[in-house]
Amino acid sequence: MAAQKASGAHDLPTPDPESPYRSRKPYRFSTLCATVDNPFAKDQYGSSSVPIYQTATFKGVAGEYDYTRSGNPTRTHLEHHIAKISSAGHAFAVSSGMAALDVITRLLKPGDEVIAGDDLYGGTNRLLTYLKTNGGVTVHHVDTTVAENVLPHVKAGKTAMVLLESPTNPLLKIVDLQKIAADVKERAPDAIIVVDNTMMSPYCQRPLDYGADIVYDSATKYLSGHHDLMAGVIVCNRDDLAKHMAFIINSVGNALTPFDCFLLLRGSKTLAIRMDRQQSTAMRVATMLERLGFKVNYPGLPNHPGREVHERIASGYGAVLSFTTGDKALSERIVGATRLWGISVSFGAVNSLISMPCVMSHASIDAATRAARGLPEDLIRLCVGIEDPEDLLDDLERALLEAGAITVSANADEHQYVRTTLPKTEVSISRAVEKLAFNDSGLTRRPREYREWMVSAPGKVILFGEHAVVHGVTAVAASVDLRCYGLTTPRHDGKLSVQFCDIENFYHEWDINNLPWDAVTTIQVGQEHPEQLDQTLMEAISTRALPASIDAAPKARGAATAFLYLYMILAHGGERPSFNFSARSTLPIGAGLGSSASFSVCAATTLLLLHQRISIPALPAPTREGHGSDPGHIHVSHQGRRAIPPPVAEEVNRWAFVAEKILHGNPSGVDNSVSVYGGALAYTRAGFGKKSGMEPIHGFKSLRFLLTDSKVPRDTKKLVAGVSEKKAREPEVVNAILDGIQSISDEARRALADPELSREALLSALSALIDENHAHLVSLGVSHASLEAIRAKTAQSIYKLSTKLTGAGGGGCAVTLVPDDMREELLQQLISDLLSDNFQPYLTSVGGSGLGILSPYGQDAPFTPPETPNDANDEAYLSREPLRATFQEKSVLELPEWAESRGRWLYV
Ligand SMILES: Nc1ncnc2c1ncn2[C@@H]1O[C@H](COP(=O)(O)OP(=O)(O)OP(=O)(O)O)[C@@H](O)[C@H]1O
Ligand SMILES: C[C@@](O)(CCO)CC(=O)[O-]
Repeated sequence: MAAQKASGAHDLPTPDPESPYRSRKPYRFSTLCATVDNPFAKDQYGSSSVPIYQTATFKGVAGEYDYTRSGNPTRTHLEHHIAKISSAGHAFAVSSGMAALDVITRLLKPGDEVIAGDDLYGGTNRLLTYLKTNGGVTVHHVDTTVAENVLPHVKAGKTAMVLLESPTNPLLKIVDLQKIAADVKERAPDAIIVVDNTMMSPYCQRPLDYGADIVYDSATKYLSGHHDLMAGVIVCNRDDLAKHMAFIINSVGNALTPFDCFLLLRGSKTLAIRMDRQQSTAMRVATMLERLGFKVNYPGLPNHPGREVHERIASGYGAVLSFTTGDKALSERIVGATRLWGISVSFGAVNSLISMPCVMSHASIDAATRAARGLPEDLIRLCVGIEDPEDLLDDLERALLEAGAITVSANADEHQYVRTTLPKTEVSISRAVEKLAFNDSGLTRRPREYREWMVSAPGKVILFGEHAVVHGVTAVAASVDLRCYGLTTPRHDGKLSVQFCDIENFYHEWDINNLPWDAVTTIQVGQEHPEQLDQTLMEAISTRALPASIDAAPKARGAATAFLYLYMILAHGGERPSFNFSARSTLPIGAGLGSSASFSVCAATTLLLLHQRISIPALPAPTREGHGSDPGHIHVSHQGRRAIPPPVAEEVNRWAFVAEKILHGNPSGVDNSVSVYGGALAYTRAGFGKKSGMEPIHGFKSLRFLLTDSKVPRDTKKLVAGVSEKKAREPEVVNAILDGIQSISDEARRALADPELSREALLSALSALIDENHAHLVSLGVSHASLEAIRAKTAQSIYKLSTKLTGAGGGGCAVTLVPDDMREELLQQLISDLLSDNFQPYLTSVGGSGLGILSPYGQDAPFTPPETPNDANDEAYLSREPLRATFQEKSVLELPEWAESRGRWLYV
């Protein structure tokens, strides 16, 4: 590898003056970018675009190139070009930004000391930690945004390298590269000043001009601009360093491949024009967010604390900015609600990106270190692309509105958005959530309320995408009007009990103090449960809390484990409420209609209420006095809809998902989400590199479905695990099926959202998609003879209906789309046909309400009779019939109506 010495690179390719009278100025940056000619390596055919020399070796012994690891003409062209646009003597192209840093840090020896910023890119941090542990290098992390902080660590003969980055990522703090370089050189002239210039690119900042010895860029970002390659570039002027680095690159073998060199060269031609657009839009985005009242970090804003220094060392502000919202969950909602801004790590591409650094690019830094370095958990980073600025602003504004971060100003003459009032911006996240959970009463706990809490949540039918949704495919699902009900009744004897009416009326009680509390690591209010279950607690519940007899009742075992796990991990502040939890369902249990999710939602809701982690809003107080027939205050009831606020629904959904993990192993979260939110959803789980989240689907409610329970028992956990094993064994086969199912879900959503599609065309499209989806599920191995029998029956020529399995399959339920014009007698005939084959059909409507909580306000007496004597023998306590007694007595058919008549239900 020859260090690319671009002699006279600063002037290239400015030609010599034509005459002493008509001298030509040096070309400006965008001209340099667009012209890639290298006068020292003319193409033999005069090709306008540099060819890709896709070869590993070169013939002969006397040529300039022999082996591509050491040198390749496409790379030579690229390196010449990078040197030219960076006004550098030498440039190298390697396989990634981290590879560039690896080459640079290989200049260090054991015993050397490095001074580095404390707000560096997570990957840089990881490499430095590795060097500390394995390379005998001492690293001092200092806040380089205050130049004076660096000096105390500079030791002549010891400090070998100073690693700087400005602006920092993602907080956009400014580091005075010029001053630090000068100060360090004065004390330790041999120290190498290295600058990561990725956030700026050579267009906006040229640290070699300000005393840096080596500058590197992750060229994956602005230099290439299209997120279609990984590359790193290193530039320097010192021949000794260049020689050393050329040696390292050749030895290590991490030089950039010819094809990627070609792509990078191509991308870099448009660097200036892209940056111009990106920066100007970034300024507009930053200004809009600041105007809305968010704390925005962008060096282009007039009040940015480092603006003056930045303007001295740079000629642009870049296109990355960040802002905080005061609430991590709110930030997550905003990120999830954008459409045009892609959720992704990295930056610098032509398309705009949004991310939460603490959970994405900087997740490799542990939470404590992030907190110590002042990296807010609610920080959102925006990387602005070249889309139309109006579209980007609209999309962001819409997402802020949808997430509840802004609202329409009540006072404005015209519509104007203002920031929703939040706890003080700098308030810690747990405090913000705690305030929310305690109904704005600060940190004061409410006195214990001896109320009965009744909740209910629906089951679901998955129309498209079951199983595939576990692996990142979008599922289309809706709530059904069959529900699970949960009821808590207070006890006064220090015991906790559960009664599962549908599982052979299983009942068990525990002495709360005898539960294995030593095995619990409480999740504090405001914190989220980690991705994995706490195996210590699971083990302790299994071996020390569950009765041995439960082994004979696996369904009860699962439900009791989930309930106890949540009860214990949610207990906080020394409070361990004593009560009975009863569950009853109108859903078939374990048949694929989401019985476990609706049970999980009921259990999570009651436990969050009893542990005082959520509360339901109090009845609105009148805003003015009533007179005569004027109530004074208008209350729009919406039949209870939207009475449970979104943060409460989100918190329930998170914990219901934890219970689902206990019952299901690896759930996607679709079942519990439908159960909480109701309606119909397109659901995509997070973690598969594409946009995750849920979108409501309209046009679903009017469809009619027949659900048929095959009555063949099966185990969702095993079926889900079986598909994962198949995927590991035959990835190509399964991935092709997953792609097929994704197209089906996409197609169904498009059809449902198309107002111009005739009803007939919609139903026939959905029928065809049902058959197609079922065929994929058969290939995944999750169908069953009983399901095929139901399909065959419904497909008979007199019915001609399309049916697929729904849920996990292996037995359980099938779903049949019932056309609008199907005659009632024919439908009844089908139902009795199915019944005579010993199947259980349910004709149900879909898309109804999600989680419901029976409002405790208006419960005439708050006290209900406990199982065990209460010291308070008050009248109210004795006179009232507990809900629990009737709850257990009602038949499944009577239960919904009876529950509904108990009082005002509040729904999500
Ligand atoms: N009403 C209930 N009372 C107690 N536990 C229940 C109740 N409903 C469901 N469960 C728990 O959920 C388990 C059933 O979960 P499973 O995933 O097998 O079925 P499902 O949720 O109906 O199907 P799918 O997940 O495919 O929709 C039961 O074994 C039990 O542990
Ligand atoms: C089989 C599955 O896709 C649906 C179960 O109702 C599992 C899941 O998504 O959790």
